[in-house]
Amino acid sequence: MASSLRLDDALRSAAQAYLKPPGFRPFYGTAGYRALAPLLPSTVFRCGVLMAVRSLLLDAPTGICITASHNPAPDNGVKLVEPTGEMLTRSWEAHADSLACAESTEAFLAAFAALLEAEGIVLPPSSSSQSHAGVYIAHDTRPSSPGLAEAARVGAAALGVPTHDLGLLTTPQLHWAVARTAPGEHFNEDDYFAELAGAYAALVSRAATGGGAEPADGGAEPADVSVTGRAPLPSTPTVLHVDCANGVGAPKLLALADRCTAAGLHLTLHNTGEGALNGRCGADFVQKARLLPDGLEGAGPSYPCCSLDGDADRIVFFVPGTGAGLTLLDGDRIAALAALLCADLAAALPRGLSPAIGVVQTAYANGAATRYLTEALRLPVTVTPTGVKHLHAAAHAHDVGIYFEANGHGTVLFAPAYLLRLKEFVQAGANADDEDPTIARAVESGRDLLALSLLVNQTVGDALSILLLVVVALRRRGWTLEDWAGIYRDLPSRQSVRSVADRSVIVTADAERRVARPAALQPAIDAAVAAAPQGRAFVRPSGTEDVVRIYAEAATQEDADALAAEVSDLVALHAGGL
Ligand SMILES: CC(=O)N[C@H]1[C@@H](OP(=O)(O)O)O[C@H](CO)[C@@H](O)[C@@H]1O
Ligand SMILES: [Mg+2]
Repeated sequence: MASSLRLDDALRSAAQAYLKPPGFRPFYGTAGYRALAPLLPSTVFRCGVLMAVRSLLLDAPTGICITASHNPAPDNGVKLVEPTGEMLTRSWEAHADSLACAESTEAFLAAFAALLEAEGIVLPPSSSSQSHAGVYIAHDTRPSSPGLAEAARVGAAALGVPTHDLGLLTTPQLHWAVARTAPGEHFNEDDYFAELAGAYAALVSRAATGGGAEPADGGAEPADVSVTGRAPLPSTPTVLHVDCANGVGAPKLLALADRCTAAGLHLTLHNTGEGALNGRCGADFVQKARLLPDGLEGAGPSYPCCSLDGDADRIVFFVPGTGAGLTLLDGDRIAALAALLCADLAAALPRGLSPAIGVVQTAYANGAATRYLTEALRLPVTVTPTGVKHLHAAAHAHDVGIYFEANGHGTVLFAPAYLLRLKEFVQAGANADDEDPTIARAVESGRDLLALSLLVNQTVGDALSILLLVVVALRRRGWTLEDWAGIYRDLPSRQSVRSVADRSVIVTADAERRVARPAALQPAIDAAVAAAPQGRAFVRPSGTEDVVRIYAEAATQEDADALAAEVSDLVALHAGGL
């Protein structure tokens, strides 16, 4: 009793230093909280409290990453991580909102008590000396991030839960750290780099000795990792210009690429922090505007390029071309390439070990991509609402679940039970020391798939992992980016946004493909779509920005543009356009 009173006092006095701005109503959106940074200290402090409670309940460390990802530099945000390294479980999003939105300190304490009651939690824990509770905290490069990380620390510390400040990390590194750091150990960033680099080296070296096509550059050579200004290198898939969005991906990719020296990875990094974070650069800009990012004007028309976003959990590839536009290789195409790679690697496995592969997309996936996956590759495709929390959950249904949003956010998930079977098979093969070339090839395939499960961050989409996956896949097939672009032709599409007075008036259904409310909007969209050859369009309120998003595709770019413009006007008409 006495200690729970002390805890209440500690929480009250800590909360007094983090008062919520009056009228600010944060809500847990597509990927946590985002807003202008000065609004956020109370929200982040309360997230610190929430994740400390979650950690005490599960008796395992949780994580908090301070980032607003692809948003402009003045914004910030917070992403919350389960002990498994996955995103905060959906059922706790409402708890997060009830803490974050409490108007006063007393209201916050009442919301906190209600959370404990609802989850049947008694604080403080009975055996705290044995506790594995803790909160790992990391942040991106925004100037506001260290201050917000401190708010998270104070929140967790108010409950007596130890915090571990991991400093500057990409979002996926923090997820990886939470999942992979054993109780009582400290996260060592080198372990992360070593795991990715080791898996990459294994996959490209085996490619050179038989598992697939010869690497396009002829095999291992010294790496050339440089920043803006290096002379261009020959155009092979292992030579990439990387737009780092002026974010945290730049130093981290530099460190990773340095470890890929022996495996012949040549990266030329641009937008490494000299300009504005996500300012006319980065994965979101390139994917939505379809324009060359600032800083890459010097890249030749046929150079392979890619762009990370501000917290390096997304990546898209592109070839600049000669005109204003570029050839974009987006998340849909990464999913297709990942599926081809998995099928290539699994081809030599015995039938019983062949993985059931499935792909998860959102409504933003290009219709041509979905057709390629279902018709050419004959893979099952599931569609979920926007936000990787939805895709990630659906991908768990497969032995190998490949999920990507069109914007390049995604990963390849291996089911733990399938990995176990693979490991047993590889182990048995190694022990048997079999000379039979069919069995030797099968064992090598098993090893490759195991290496792929290490190369690809299993907790969340990771631009660094996916960069290496794409290079591995292209090298094994001996493909250029143009070869990859040729597997199907995208239907012309257009994305736009519209401001309305209150975007929450739009309620969607059927994985966001239809509008349920306002009632008159969907019939109007249907009529516009029916008039456009091969037309498809949908609208939804953004979960990260105060806008309604509009997507349209059609047989020609003009038709897609016209359909998007018409649907945008319908949104304004029926949903209170400004
Ligand atoms: C169309 C689009 O790209 N939407 C993005 C964007 O969400 P919105 O809810 O659409 O704002 O940010 C999310 C978080 O990064 C990402 O998961 C999602 O795909
Ligand atoms: Mg991001």
